[in-house]
Amino acid sequence: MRVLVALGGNAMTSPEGSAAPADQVRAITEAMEHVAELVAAGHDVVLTHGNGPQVGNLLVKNEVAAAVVPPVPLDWCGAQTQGTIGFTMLDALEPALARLGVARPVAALVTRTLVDADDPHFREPTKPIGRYLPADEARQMIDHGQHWEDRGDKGWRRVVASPEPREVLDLPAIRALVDAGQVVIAAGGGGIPVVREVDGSLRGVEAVIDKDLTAALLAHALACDILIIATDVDHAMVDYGTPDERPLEFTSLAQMQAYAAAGQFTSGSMGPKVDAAMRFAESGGRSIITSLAHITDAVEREFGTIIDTSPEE
Ligand SMILES: Nc1ncnc2c1ncn2[C@@H]1O[C@H](COP(=O)(O)OP(=O)(O)O)[C@@H](O)[C@H]1O
Ligand SMILES: NC(=O)OP(=O)(O)O
Repeated sequence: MRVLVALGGNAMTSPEGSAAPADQVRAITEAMEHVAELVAAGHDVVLTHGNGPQVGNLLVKNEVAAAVVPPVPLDWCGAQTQGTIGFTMLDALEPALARLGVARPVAALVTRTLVDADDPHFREPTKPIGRYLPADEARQMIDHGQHWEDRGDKGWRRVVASPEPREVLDLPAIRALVDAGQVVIAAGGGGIPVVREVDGSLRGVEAVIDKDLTAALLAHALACDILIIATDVDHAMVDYGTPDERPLEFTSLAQMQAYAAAGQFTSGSMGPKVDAAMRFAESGGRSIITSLAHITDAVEREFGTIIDTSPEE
């Protein structure tokens, strides 16, 4: 089967959320063991990944060093995260495949995603990036013109524009590599956001696209059988965080839409994952939300929160 796996931040930072290089390498190395198992089971795998912590940290470095070296825009920071995360994944996935006796080349592609220049999300930042700060420090940043949002127990987090992904522009290259049997890492951080000018040229724009939404678009464009949204919980849950919480297993698209409409899935965490999963299911595929450790079980043994259009719909 052709499977697109979208790796969340939990697959790339320490359990405490540290994005220190050693913590990222450790988390990615473990994640790639699970991805290698899926490839070894005989599936064609396309990987995409988030970049929220990393792109936020790069932005801060730019701002702090602005008096010394010229700062670069947010889309450049996004491109840089595709480079470093892609390179770290390559270094970890190749030996993991070799240990399982799988001879499959791996490629990481710099990927651009088209967005609309007049997307209303440019006016209303919603995408949390970078580190968490206590409320008083976040308020100082707000006084400097930044947008920050209360994210609950962990503190406040900076938010930036997050337009809707419209088209993965490097799709032909991704498709050619997948068709040739390569494991492809693409559209990291949702892809580098670009808009098309009236003369047809492309221009990067300062935003961070939601990687789960791009994953749904890419999975459809590549005619994937399954989209797996890999995170740190085995299932999406209803009544999450209450004594009545319960895991969702096989769930019809209509039922999932009803749960989402009832506000069961928190924005900024499970909300966009369910949204992306429903979009891919709407386009005719099967979506599975589960933990990284269970991605092979998800495909081979139908584990996780599985959403597709059931025959009666
Ligand atoms: N309804 C829900 N069911 C399961 N987990 C939920 C739900 N609502 C919020 N969560 C939280 O969402 C988290 C996963 O989202 P997030 O941390 O953004 O993932 P990632 O970094 O892997 O993309 C889980 O660890 C859980 O705490
Ligand atoms: N770009 C993006 O969605 O990153 P995270 O998954 O890390 O938030």
